[in-house]
Amino acid sequence: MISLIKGFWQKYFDPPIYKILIIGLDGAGKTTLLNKLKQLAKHPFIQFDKIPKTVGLNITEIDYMASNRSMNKKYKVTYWDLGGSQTQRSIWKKYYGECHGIIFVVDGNKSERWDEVRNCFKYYMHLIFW
Ligand SMILES: Nc1nc2c(ncn2[C@@H]2O[C@H](COP(=O)(O)OP(=O)(O)OP(=O)(O)O)[C@@H](O)[C@H]2O)c(=O)[nH]1
Ligand SMILES: [Mg+2]
Repeated sequence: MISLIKGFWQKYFDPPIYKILIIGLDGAGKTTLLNKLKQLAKHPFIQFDKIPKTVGLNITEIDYMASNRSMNKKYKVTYWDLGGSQTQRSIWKKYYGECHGIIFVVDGNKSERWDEVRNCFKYYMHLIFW
């Protein structure tokens, strides 16, 4: 009974949580982007030149307030920043089913990797639908 009430309470009164996956090639800037989002939300963040390569994943939850003319509504976003090295890409698909959205980060300065980006994007986006 208690868990039923708790479930009801969470459904109707707790802020909704949206899960966002951050993927892309190694060194594309995924963790840098997440670090920037933390900085903007006034969460603790690390110095931008001290960001280590991601092994596994970084999880960060940030609270937001959606504002429009009629109402203010709180919501949370959980970001999953996954490692982008070739050996780690196979785990990306395990998170597809649970996330509400995907950010695919591309380093626009590395033109020598655009073919790899294209192939990677096609391959891993294809896995969402199949
Ligand atoms: N100049 C510049 N450097 C960036 C930018 N984004 C990332 N970098 C640098 O690129 C390098 C890699 O960035 P990360 O954020 O660690 O890349 P990542 O996509 O998380 O890489 P993995 O964790 O290996 O998958 C770091 O040295 C960053 O400082 C950017 O927008 N501008
Ligand atoms: Mg990273």
